[in-house]
Amino acid sequence: MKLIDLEIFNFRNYEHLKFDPNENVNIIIGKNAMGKTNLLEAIYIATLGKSFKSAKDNELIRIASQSAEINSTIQNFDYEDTYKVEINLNKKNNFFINDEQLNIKNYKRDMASVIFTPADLNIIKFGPNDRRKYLDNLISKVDAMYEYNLLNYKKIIFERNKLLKKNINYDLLEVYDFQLAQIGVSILRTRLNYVKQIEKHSKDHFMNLSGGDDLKITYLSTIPLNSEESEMEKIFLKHLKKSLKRDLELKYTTVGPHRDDLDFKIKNLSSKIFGSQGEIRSIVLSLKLSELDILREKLKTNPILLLDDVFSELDKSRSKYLIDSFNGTQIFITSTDLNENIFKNLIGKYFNISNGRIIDYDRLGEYNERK
Ligand SMILES: Nc1ncnc2c1ncn2[C@@H]1O[C@H](COP(=O)(O)OP(=O)(O)OP(=O)(O)O)[C@@H](O)[C@H]1O
Repeated sequence: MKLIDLEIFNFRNYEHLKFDPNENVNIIIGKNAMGKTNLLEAIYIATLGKSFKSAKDNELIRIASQSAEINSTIQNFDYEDTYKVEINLNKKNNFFINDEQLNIKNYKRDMASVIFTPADLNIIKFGPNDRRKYLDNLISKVDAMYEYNLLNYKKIIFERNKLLKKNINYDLLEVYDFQLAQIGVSILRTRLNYVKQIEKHSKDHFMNLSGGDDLKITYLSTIPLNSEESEMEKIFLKHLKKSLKRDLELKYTTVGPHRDDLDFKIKNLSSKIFGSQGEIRSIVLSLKLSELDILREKLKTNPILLLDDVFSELDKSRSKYLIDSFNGTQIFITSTDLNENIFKNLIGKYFNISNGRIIDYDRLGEYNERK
């Protein structure tokens, strides 16, 4: 998949921006707060219809504007199509492919992009919510049924929690529990399957990035696991019943996939507690590279890779491994300075961003001469 061109209006700090990227490597340089991350965010929205930040839509619209527009031409599976996302203040957003209006589900179908930002380090360091979000986000990119089940599961949890807070109605509770067990088991089984795939791919990447260490990923379920689907549903129901007293006290549902977690271990030590900064960075990079592998495998297209300020903290050998793994992927790399040691072998385009304006250079030499 390749972004051929991008034009944005009233998005974040950009009033109007036209961007013609290289089909392989794009290096975007600019001082702090110039709009580098905002540009990556626009590309991400162009491909997947929503931001990678948990930003509200009205934060995406340039201050004092009523709507933002992200227009792009994207090549995917040998087709070149025009895409448009309209983000509206206090109104629903609109999505178009070749001027035909679609819902977001159909807009983003077959599209694939992966982003790494410094905030992704929270996947390891912060609470289980960040790890569940990472996993749900990855699976939702390739499995529409999972995304649908997850949405329904969350709605039922919301209703069940409401019930726990007010006068409890046991008949209704039984209905919710039955639904939760059914959808919850499907979610659990899909997650376990993906955790295995993520572990398989990221083990290899981590081994290379860390210089030989082994990475283990374990799914920590709040409900005991069983390989039989029907048996698992019974266990799920049993655990919902068993934890009802505690749920009523705490006024929320304490067991189920919405409370589960992931554990990342290096040399049998949990990285959340013992991981060094460098190890945590390598784990998250391995996870992102494995996401790229999984999307490639499932969607049969090469995703767009967005790397926000990744190289500033990486040593030479890790940078080299990362660069070698790009192979044919269109990438967008942002950086505050032109790190010539790392970028000099990359053939692509160089851009300089300053206060929402962009200048492009075809070669590193030209960048140096004209800057
Ligand atoms: N809705 C908005 N309207 C106007 N300006 C905005 C909006 N949202 C964000 N900005 C501004 O965009 C600017 C650039 O942000 P961005 O995160 O892209 O910077 P950056 O170049 O990635 O910087 P850094 O190197 O510090 O990460 C910020 O100064 C921010 O205040």
